[in-house]
Amino acid sequence: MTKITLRRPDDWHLHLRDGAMLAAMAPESARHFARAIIMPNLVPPVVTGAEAAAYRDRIRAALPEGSDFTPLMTLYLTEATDPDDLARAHAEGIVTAAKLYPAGATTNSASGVRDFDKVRPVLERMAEIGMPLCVHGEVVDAEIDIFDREAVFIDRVLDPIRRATPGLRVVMEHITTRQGVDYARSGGADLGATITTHHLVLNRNHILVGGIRPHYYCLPVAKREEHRLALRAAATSGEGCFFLGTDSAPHVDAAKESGCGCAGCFTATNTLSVLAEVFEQDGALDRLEAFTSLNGPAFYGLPANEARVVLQRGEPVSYPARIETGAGPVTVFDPGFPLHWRVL
Ligand SMILES: NC(=O)N[C@@H](CC(=O)O)C(=O)O
Ligand SMILES: [Zn+2]
Ligand SMILES: [Zn+2]
Repeated sequence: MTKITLRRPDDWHLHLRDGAMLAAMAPESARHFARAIIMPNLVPPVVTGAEAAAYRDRIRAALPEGSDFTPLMTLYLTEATDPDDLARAHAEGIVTAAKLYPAGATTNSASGVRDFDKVRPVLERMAEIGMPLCVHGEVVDAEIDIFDREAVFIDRVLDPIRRATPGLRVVMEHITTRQGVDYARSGGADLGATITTHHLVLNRNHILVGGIRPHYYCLPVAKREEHRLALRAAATSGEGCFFLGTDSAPHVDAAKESGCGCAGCFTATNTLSVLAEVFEQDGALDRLEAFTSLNGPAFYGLPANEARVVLQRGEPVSYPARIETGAGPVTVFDPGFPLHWRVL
């Protein structure tokens, strides 16, 4: 096969940031994606409907002339989130989902939730109105090993929340483990899971063997090879509960290449070429469209995009090593193998 046509993809987990970084990042995602779920972990976070509407307008203003890219906004849940404000923003079409960060779990999550009982009324309201909850699924307890934090979160936090809140629609964001795959599969129509591009490529050796690779460090951190293989099998299976959320998370190189480098891989620029290569390696090109363009809209109750993109196989594709932004350069994800699929 040398050409594939897909419905235009969507990105169900994206960080566009703000200011000079947003100005550089909006075109990177708008080039290939029709819609994206926009993460609210700005500093300070996007916590009210009014803030989400203002952020949406800043994103629209940063899009290239003529772009029809649609940002689907999210609210950052805190222990002080007002269920009425959230429900109003959802009813008015300002926000699509809400995001649950355990406090301290990841980049800019200090205002996240410490006591999950405090957000129970919000979660119950979300179940009532059918508003999806996107979850960063890692516990933050110091005694839990960082490689176990996702599996422990599923048992101790996610499963109890779902049992206590029937009808709550949940997206397990950026799953990284076999346990995440198994739990997502077992959850029925109310449960979905996003998988990133980089977690289909990286295991923990890529971060640590032969020198520390700060551009491969993200949260949840990449796990053992058996987990990467479980993610590959899930993404390429075509099963409806698994869909693309790139978690493209730009940080300037100075913040990544540091004595305390921050978490996040920036993949927006070459994600589709990487995914096509991955699906081809696994003999699953015929299921790429389900992962990038069909399963996500079906979970969110939105129509699949009518527009199409064409990918063509040929000589290795060149892409910039880094994107220059007004805030500094941002390194583009290097999958470690040549990419043969070009988006026409
Ligand atoms: N994935 C990451 O490593 N980082 C994300 C936050 C997140 O999605 O957890 C970021 O905002 O930089
Ligand atoms: Zn996260
Ligand atoms: Zn993220």
